[in-house]
Amino acid sequence: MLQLTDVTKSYPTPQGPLYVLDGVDLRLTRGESLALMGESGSGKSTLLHLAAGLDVPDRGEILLGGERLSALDETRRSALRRQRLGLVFQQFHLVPSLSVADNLTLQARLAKREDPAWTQHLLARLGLADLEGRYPEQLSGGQQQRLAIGRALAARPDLLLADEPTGNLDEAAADDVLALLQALIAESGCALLMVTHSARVAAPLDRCVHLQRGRLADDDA
Ligand SMILES: Nc1ncnc2c1ncn2[C@@H]1O[C@H](COP(=O)(O)OP(=O)(O)OP(=O)(O)O)[C@@H](O)[C@H]1O
Repeated sequence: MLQLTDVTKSYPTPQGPLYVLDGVDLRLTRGESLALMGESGSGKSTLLHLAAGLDVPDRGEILLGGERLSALDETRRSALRRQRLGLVFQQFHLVPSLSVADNLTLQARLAKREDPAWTQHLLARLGLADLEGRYPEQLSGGQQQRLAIGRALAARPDLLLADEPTGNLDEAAADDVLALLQALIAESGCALLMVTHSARVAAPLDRCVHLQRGRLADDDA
């Protein structure tokens, strides 16, 4: 589903290049859920951006659904993103002028993969069915994040990339959102790569890896 081989990424700084990733190998199979942990600044978001094709590595190969990202131009990369990926960030990035229902189906419409039955199912499972005519500012933080997750899953992606998806929520709302996220992932057969600082959040996922000094280490604990 997702394969990174010997991926290296640096950023230019006045003191010379800052190597954030240094020969990272990672493989995520269909339907698998993986937590990506590591200290602040260790490169977790950088890795997620590379996996989404939003940035390019200095060296190494990234395969998404069997396609080599480096072989695609930006137009084809963004088409692949629309078809294959769901993205969820700490900030919800909802469109304020669109209703709950329209925010939810936005990605699916762009990907030309609208599925009204799946949309209704998502709205019900996310507890948003009675709120579909509301606007994002009329929702709680937890409801907004559930909507952002629904939007990411509406086009039935193969892989959901989530960067601290519960970072803005209190513990109770976070637990709620995570349980739903996992249930929906399992229902749809979607793989999950989730960045988190929290071992509690990482625990229910299939596997956990740590980013340390530019390299990945497996966590078998
Ligand atoms: N565009 C950029 N230019 C220069 N340095 C950058 C850039 N983006 C990130 N960095 C640096 O790269 C390192 C890794 O950043 P990244 O955001 O990937 O870490 P992270 O593990 O996601 O951190 P956090 O947990 O705090 O979100 C940091 O030292 C950061 O300052």
